[in-house]
Amino acid sequence: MFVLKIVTDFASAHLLRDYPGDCSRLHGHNWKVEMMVVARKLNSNGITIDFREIKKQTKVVVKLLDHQYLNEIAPFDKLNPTAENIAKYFFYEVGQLINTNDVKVKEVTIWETSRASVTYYQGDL
Ligand SMILES: Nc1nc2c(c(=O)[nH]1)N=C([C@H](O)[C@H](O)COP(=O)(O)OP(=O)(O)OP(=O)(O)O)CN2
Ligand SMILES: [Zn+2]
Repeated sequence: MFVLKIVTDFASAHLLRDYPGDCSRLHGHNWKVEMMVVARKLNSNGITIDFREIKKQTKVVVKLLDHQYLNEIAPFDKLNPTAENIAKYFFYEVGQLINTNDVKVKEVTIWETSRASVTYYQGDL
């Protein structure tokens, strides 16, 4: 198996509902998105899936969130816009765009600040 990773980012505002602290007030982040993909087959060029394709499809989802107030847009108008929920959102939304029999989104890491991140993957504790 091969493990590929691309990194991109976006800027948005949010507040955390039911949060006991200053994150319940409107504030913004430059979110970093690390998209990790596993793939098992090489094509004749020695490529599994082009980094550019992973970036392109991740940016489709980034575009929905970039320069937005997350609490006002689906699904974060109902779901708290935590780093956890954003990571899970990328996992399934980008997965829908790139998953095939041979290529799958494996995990997504969202850096909310340069000192705090969350990784989502499908698995048990
Ligand atoms: N598990 C989570 N904890 C927190 C989340 C989250 O999404 N998941 N989010 C926040 C807030 O959004 C907050 O803006 C970030 O707080 P923090 O990481 O503490 O960042 P700071 O810059 O305020 O803290 P430093 O101490 O300067 O690193 C909070 N928690
Ligand atoms: Zn925040």
